Amino acid sequence: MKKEYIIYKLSETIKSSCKIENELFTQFNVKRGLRNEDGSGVLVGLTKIGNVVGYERMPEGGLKAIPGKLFYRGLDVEDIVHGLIADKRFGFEEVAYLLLSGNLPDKEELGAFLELINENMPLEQKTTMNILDLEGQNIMNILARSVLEMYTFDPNPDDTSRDNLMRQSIQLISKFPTIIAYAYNIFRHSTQGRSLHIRHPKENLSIAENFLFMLKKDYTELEARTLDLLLVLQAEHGGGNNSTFTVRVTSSTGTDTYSAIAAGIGSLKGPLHGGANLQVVDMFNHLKENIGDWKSVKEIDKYFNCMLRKEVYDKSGLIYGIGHAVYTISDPRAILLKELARDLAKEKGREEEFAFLELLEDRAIETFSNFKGNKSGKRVSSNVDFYSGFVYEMIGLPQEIYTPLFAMSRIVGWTAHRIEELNFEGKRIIRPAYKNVLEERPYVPINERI
Ligand SMILES: CC(=O)SCCNC(=O)CCNC(=O)[C@H](O)C(C)(C)COP(=O)(O)OP(=O)(O)OC[C@H]1O[C@@H](n2cnc3c(N)ncnc32)[C@H](O)[C@@H]1OP(=O)(O)O
Ligand SMILES: O=C([O-])CC(=O)C(=O)O
Repeated sequence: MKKEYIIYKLSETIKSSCKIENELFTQFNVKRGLRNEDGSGVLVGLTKIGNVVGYERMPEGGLKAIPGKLFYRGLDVEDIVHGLIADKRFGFEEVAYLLLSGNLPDKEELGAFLELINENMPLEQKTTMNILDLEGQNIMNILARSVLEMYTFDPNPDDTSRDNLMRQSIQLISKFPTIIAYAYNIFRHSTQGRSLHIRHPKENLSIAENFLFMLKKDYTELEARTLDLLLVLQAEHGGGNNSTFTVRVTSSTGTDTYSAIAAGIGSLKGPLHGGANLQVVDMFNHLKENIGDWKSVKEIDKYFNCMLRKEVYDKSGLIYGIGHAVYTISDPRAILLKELARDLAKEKGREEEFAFLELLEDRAIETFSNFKGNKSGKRVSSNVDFYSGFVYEMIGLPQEIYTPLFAMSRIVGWTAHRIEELNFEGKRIIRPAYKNVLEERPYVPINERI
């Protein structure tokens, strides 16, 4: 048998060997996607880090959808963002301090923390050379590989004591911007023939400023402040989001920090999770080309219906940037990002595109609800990824780094959750169960197989 054919043959067998009938989930009371019948997530842990609120439990049973709220260590993210805007301050480092420690820093603590971050931003020479070697590959994959490589430079990589976990967390938060900026510049050099710049991070700059400096040298105050707010908004989302849960699951085995974080990066890359920010921009560009009248509700609705019927665009049946496992009425981050996008669009003369995106948001929600009818009772709103790509684009950032930027922010939540996972008294390896639904059968010797 030809080697190429065996792949085809094996792939064909999957059609039946991987088929699991939907009814079996109900029959065995299995929570598909770790979700209860009402769509809420199955409770699998306790945390004191982030709180994602999308509904209330009614005393008589059932859920009541409410406008979404997000809390970092008990503080409302909207208050944090508005406080930072009012003070005209960079806030991502402060949020990292809050999420890692549980408390906001005072001025002295923040100063020392900023110094520590700055000191840890440069990469090992070998890591830079290895990123150079990986020219042009997906930046999320380069990030994961560079993180795994950090293990080899760490004098104490497997030590899971609190001090060591904190040291590793701060190093990861500090080095992500450098890895991403270098990886992009090398990508740009090898795919677009642009000059290659490897800029050393500067002292006394915030993470957002230093990232923009390493990426493109010149940037405006507005660009740096906008990036900082995006980093603040994506830093944490409870223990149940797929990438954080992945980090918690891997951490529960006692594995090293770099292995757990690399797993989280792999999860975030997916188009249903952090990778959706890239998908939204791709979908937006597609809609700009395929919808003639950007103000026509009728034309937009018709196109979205075709998308939901898997007839056009990527034929997945999905409208990206819409829907969320917890939020139903609104994602508070999407509301804040929409305001940011509106202001930036005004400043950059891109109001027509913003108006189109806003109308798409409205029509996607409405079309989805009409398409599903009352069958599932599922309500959707836009999520954090709906406006983030448009904002990144307006501040001159390239598409290849949209999902890596999400990781550059979420590394804070991942490390905070890893520390929590390894430091509570009743901790256990996370090990749920799968019900096997295949009957047992006798072993057949190779000569008797037909
Ligand atoms: C940072 C983040 O991760 S935010 C999320 C980013 N992801 C996206 O924007 C991708 C598009 N959205 C989605 O795929 C989903 O809404 C998710 C994965 C985010 C959340 O999904 P859930 O809340 O679990 O929705 P659930 O899986 O219960 O789906 C309910 C039904 O609505 C459908 N649905 C949910 N969202 C969408 C969507 N955006 N477009 C089309 N259909 C959708 C599902 O396909 C499912 O249909 P089915 O019952 O016929 O199988
Ligand atoms: O909570 C989720 O499932 C996804 C999400 O919005 C995030 O991780 O920011």
